[in-house]
Amino acid sequence: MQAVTDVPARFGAIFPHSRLVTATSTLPVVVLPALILLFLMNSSWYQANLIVFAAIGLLAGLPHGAVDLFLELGPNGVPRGQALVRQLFVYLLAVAATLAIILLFPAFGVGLFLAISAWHFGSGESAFNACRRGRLPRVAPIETIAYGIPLTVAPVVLWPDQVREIIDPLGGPGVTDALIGPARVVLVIAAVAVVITIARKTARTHWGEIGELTLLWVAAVTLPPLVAFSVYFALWHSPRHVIRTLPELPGNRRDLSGGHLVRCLLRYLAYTVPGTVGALAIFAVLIAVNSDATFAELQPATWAGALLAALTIPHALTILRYDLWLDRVR
Ligand SMILES: CC1=C(/C=C/C(C)=C/C=C/C(C)=C/C=C/C=C(C)/C=C/C=C(C)/C=C/C2=C(C)CCCC2(C)C)C(C)(C)CCC1
Ligand SMILES: [Fe+2]
Repeated sequence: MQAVTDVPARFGAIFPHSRLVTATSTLPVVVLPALILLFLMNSSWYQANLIVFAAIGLLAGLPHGAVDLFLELGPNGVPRGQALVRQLFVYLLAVAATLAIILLFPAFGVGLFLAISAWHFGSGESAFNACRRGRLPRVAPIETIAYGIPLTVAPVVLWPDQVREIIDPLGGPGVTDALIGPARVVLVIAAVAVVITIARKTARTHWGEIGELTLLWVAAVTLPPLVAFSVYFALWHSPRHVIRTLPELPGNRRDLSGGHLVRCLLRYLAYTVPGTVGALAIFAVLIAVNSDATFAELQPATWAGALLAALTIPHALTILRYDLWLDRVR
């Protein structure tokens, strides 16, 4: 396997500077402040567009996890044959188990989902920051907490009514209220993590990163959670996550070192098809079973949220395993 500690060999045409990195670093930083301004001037427009935000977030974000099984995320290379079937089975099992936990123990299930999401988002930002500086990512818990909490745990404290509308249909009234206490504690810890992170970045003059971190928190405070999350997921987390894992797809490292970025992106896109179709098929089955009212009667939007949460767990654990491995071999 190619030396993983060799950033130029791994990322070739992407990091530290490429048009793709500039686009992914610019788009959300323009769109989020524009939405914040719009919302501060007139807050009524978003209610009518909530479903649009949710759909954009879901459709743009779904494919980024769909390649999980085809990535070379560890010492064993890309799984093939029996190994691929085994991993497919484990992935599906994790999706089913998470869905069951969320339906049977909603407060615990949603709390776990939020904690794992926070880690996944925060560690993704921390890793992307390192790559942008031409360095290999390392696991950085304090930076991870500072970036991960604003769009995951903070809304439970800052926007309880909106969170209630989305979360409580899963397990009945009381689910959100049960999470508010623990979320407050996490928010205090996150505030300390933000102060430490900003102090460290100030010392290293990483002003752009301080600006992005501030923007995430301002978005979390000023924008309704579904709006902030959808924009973040579609324009920020998912493209950055794709860029970071681009070299791990078979054939991509060779093309990247040859400067063929577009070819790599098209290959990535092709690999997303089976997983995305599979996830949409699972969604269709859930809706069909639901109309029988045999096990849980939920609105399609609630099922979509529950499925996204269920997909989050194997997706985030796959990437966590990769990050820990990368941390060990660096
Ligand atoms: C491979 C595979 C597949 C596929 C997969 C996929 C497709 C994945 C995806 C994945 C994904 C796609 C992931 C995701 C993630 C996500 C996340 C991480 C999220 C988070 C969220 C949150 C955090 C939220 C928040 C909120 C809101 C928004 C509102 C209200 C409130 C709250 C706060 C809750 C299948 C199954 C077919 C089969 C097997 C294999
Ligand atoms: Fe991700």
